[in-house]
Amino acid sequence: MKEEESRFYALVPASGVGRRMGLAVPKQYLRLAGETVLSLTVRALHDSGIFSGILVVVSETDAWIDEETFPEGVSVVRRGGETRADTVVNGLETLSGGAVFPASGSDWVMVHDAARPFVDPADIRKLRDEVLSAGHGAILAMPMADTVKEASPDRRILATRDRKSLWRAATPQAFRLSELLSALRRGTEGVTDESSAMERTGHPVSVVPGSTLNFKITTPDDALIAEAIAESRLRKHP
Ligand SMILES: Nc1ccn([C@@H]2O[C@H](COP(=O)(O)OP(=O)(O)OP(=O)(O)O)[C@@H](O)[C@H]2O)c(=O)n1
Ligand SMILES: C[C@](O)(CO)[C@H](O)COP(=O)(O)O
Repeated sequence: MKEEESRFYALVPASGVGRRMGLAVPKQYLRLAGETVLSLTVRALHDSGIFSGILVVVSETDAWIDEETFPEGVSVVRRGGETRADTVVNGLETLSGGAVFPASGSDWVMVHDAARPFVDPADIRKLRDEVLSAGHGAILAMPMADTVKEASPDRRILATRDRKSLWRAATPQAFRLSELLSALRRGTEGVTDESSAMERTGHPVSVVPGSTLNFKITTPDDALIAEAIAESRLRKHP
């Protein structure tokens, strides 16, 4: 872990149940080539070398977290919320309370989904460089690679959208701790990522293009792809 003038903390919301995945365990505990999704995710964050601390937020009733082992500098709190945004608010409150890490409101926090285990540590450093040079928040995102259609509820195509200005929002999403907490405290209704709370309050936010391997494991098909990636990495670096 690194101590610098501008400190960065990672916050990992890991309190979801994985309804769309439909497994007996939440998807953050799915094993890929022998390792849990959560463990791979935390290692990728740790390998970026930029964080003064990594906070994982699990639900109060989590029955799996005690089996996990993490590198130094990683803490876990049982403060999950009803929604992802509620979990993030709880994690930000824990960070600003200062009891787990010596974080201050002007420090940067990168919120990263537990379910995105293949984030590239180099992309995390690129995101860090972007916020430091821009002086405002930014998120990793993927430029839209497909032709995009807008359709009515009965699936009739209404328009073909110009994909040049469209991005798929990913995580990490990096903001100053106090600014993000106040933006989310204004309400979390319909807020599916941190950026939308910041956009709503008028903060500028940039997109930083990142690897498409940083997809979120959401459905059983995603899990098949994730397993293939993890196995192929294990073969390259046993
Ligand atoms: N109340 C919640 C809901 C989600 N998450 C976390 O937010 C990330 C992205 O959310 P999503 O993919 O929606 O995860 P789940 O809520 O688990 O999935 P589903 O919506 O299919 O139930 C995941 O790391 C998940 O654990 C969380 O910390 N707290
Ligand atoms: C934060 C996020 O991963 C950005 O793509 C996403 O919004 C998480 O939740 P979702 O419900 O799967 O959209």
